[in-house]
Amino acid sequence: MTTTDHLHAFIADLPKAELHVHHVGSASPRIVSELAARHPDSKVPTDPEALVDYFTFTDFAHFIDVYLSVVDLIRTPEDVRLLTYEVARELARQQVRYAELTITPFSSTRRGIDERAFMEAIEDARKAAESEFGTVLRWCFDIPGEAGLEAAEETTRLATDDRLRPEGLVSFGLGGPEIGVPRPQFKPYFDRAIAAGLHSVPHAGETTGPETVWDALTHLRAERIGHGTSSFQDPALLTHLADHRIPLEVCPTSNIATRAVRTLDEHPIKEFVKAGIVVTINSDDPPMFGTDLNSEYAVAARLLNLDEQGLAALAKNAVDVSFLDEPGKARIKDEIDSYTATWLAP
Ligand SMILES: Nc1ncnc2c1ncn2[C@@H]1O[C@H](CCC(=O)c2cccc(C(=O)O)c2)[C@@H](O)[C@H]1O
Ligand SMILES: [Zn+2]
Repeated sequence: MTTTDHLHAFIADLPKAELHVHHVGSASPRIVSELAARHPDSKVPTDPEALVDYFTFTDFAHFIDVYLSVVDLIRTPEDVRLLTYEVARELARQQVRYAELTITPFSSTRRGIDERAFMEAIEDARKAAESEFGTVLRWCFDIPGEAGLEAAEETTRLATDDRLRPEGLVSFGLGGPEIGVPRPQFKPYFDRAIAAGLHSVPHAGETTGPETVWDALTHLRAERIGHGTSSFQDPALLTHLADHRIPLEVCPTSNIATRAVRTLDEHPIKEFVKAGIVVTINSDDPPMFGTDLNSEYAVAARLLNLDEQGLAALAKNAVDVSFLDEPGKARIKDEIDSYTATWLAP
């Protein structure tokens, strides 16, 4: 085995946590093609091979256009339940013990899925996944920012109404395009979500500059930043993120696929680590970007020149800055330590 193969084998069985992965963006090619076959009015290809081309993006706007065509395929609570359960199965296959899955409930309720049935579907899948696969799922409900304040209001209502809010909900996010969608307008919605006990985890600095990351920190009281890629352009921001221990949810391959960054070698992850920022590794929309969490760890190992101990530290970062309870964090970190010790034992 080459050293690289050896590291990949280590990654494959390393217990991990995933903090930035989208629900619909995790639909496997098999599920997407099955749903597309059921809905011939859709432009999504039914042939899994054709999906590879379909999931090749010219820019971020094109990615969102394609993403929404897949959202359009999810029409019933049973589709939602199956999708969620299958996403959990795939996470479990990669030894993901804990995941915070970003869900956009507005996109489903506005397409006519009953809100109560939607919540029941995700919760039913969450409980089944935990008992059958041992993978713990939690939810981040995100506002699709480009859909405007109506979407913000609806998402906030669904996340804060005690009669609707699902047990697994831990955080509140903001996704979609950043250009032309200023973050400060969402402050009142984040204030309400935070008052209801949710953590603030908006996307920022994925497709716009560091000022968007500042806005997310100042106006949305972000506790972690989704991507934060452009932060490297502002040394004061790098210092602030490091000093305040605001982690970045880095998704390297996503940034290449949406053309936010030109090549992996130009990805600023090295600058983030050098600045002392807590970095976590994530997959974002894995099948759409032709990746999975294990591949993202392999990318990180190459870009950051990590050995097994370095990879284990990266996996523990994600557990540490997750919204899992302390006993749950300790359990996964112990598992990472004993796995690594066994692997490295002579
Ligand atoms: N890399 C990413 N970076 C950012 N976001 C990402 C990424 N990957 C996936 N998303 C998801 O895309 C959604 C966008 C949905 C959206 O813009 C929209 C606009 C107008 C109408 C509707 C609708 O549903 O009717 C939806 C976000 O909410 C987010 O969860
Ligand atoms: Zn994302």
